[in-house]
Amino acid sequence: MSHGLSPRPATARKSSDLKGTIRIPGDKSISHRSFMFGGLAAGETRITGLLEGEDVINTGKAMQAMGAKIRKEGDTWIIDGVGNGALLAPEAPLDFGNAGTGCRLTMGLAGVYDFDSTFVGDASLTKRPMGRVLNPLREMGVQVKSAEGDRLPVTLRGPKTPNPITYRVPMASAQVKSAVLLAGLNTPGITTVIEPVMTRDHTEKMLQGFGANLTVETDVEGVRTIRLQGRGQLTGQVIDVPGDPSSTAFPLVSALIVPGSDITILNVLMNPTRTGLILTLQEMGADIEVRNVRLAGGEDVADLRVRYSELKGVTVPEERAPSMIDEYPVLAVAAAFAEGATVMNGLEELRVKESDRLSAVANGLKLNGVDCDEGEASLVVRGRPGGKGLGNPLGGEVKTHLDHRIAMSFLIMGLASEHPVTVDDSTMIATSFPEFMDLMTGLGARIEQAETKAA
Ligand SMILES: O=C(O)C1=C[C@@H](OP(=O)(O)O)[C@@H](O)[C@H](O)C1
Ligand SMILES: C=C(OP(=O)(O)O)C(=O)O
Repeated sequence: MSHGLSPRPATARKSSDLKGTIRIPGDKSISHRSFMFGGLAAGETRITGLLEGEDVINTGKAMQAMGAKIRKEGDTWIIDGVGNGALLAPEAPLDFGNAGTGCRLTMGLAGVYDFDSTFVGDASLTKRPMGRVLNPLREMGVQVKSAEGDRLPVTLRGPKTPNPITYRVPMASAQVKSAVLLAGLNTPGITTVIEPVMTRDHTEKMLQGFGANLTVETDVEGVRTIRLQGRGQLTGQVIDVPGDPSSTAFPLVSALIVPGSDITILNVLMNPTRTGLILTLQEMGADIEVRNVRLAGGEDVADLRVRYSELKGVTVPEERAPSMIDEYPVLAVAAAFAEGATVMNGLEELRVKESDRLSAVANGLKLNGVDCDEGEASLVVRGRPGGKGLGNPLGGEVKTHLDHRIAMSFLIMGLASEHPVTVDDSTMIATSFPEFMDLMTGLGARIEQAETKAA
């Protein structure tokens, strides 16, 4: 299992109105990048609001293994970075656990150095495709040793002088875009990434903040051309990480589906490359009030007041997928309580996340009485307002396949279903949202973790 723990099932039961105000922990994407860029930049980086999930902590350990000094004083993480181009060869394999982001971005960052770096992870990460990052690195002159199908474990060795490339990202992936840009940091000349469909832009914004010479041009069709001048200087920064919109999705959907609920979620990142779920839920009739919009550390941040709502099925525009890619599992849960059908297309990337999320969601919904159709890259969910007949009276367990978002989504489902919903494991929730159980039960959610199953 992940993190060497035995599985720990959990059950969610029909709950009465959820009430209260919560503050969501830091954004995972920004937290990974804060450790990476802080570890790389010359001088001191100070980070508050960092997500202390297992995924991010593994990124911090990898940066330490390559020379960064990282410590925590009170609530502030303080990093003494090595300086761009000055990472040290790691002495042991870098273990990224469950984290695609940590692993793929660090492959770009370290892979172009003229030393060996080896990348390993848990059973979920070991199944995920790495070719999408290894192929552009090969073009830059990196030697790659990988398991069959370009899976982990992977060992990389960069050339004496990496080759700057122009790379058109073939799928909508911020991880691939970022890996190429991070490789460009230690490559002479200009590395260019062409992004036909915009994905989360944290790498671009944060690298500019650290002093990189990076420009973005967007043409009339929305195609973005990102140019990075390699081997420039990066300087330590002060970062306050805003709350994670992907974690926000769980209490948000729970308040929408549990009758009588009224909750407030503070300090949520509202970067438009991340807000597709909020927009979609509003189109479904969700009562989400966006309050106190402000700018913090160059990002839009707001508080959300969310009240129980009678939802209606919609067709989600396919081009919105990148701005809500991690939120489809919990959107499917919201759809299970909506009147009519919700149609989701353009979901091919869901098949290569921590699990095959498309089939994990469809199987979990069916196990709990939801009428749905899984297509090659689509999902149609026909909802049952009020949740009558939903859940599994026999205690059948949703298979989570080491996927935190599957576990959390189905626990949210159980809060408004007639019968309980049980997931076969909840330990991996700690990879992205260690506070999930406490925050949810604090709002009044009836979720219980069972004893750990014998290994
Ligand atoms: O760059 C990032 O921080 C992320 C990019 C997305 O992955 P892909 O690039 O594979 O779409 C997302 O699913 C992941 O949770 C975080
Ligand atoms: C896909 C995710 O993360 P990663 O790719 O970093 O494992 C996620 O958190 O939903």
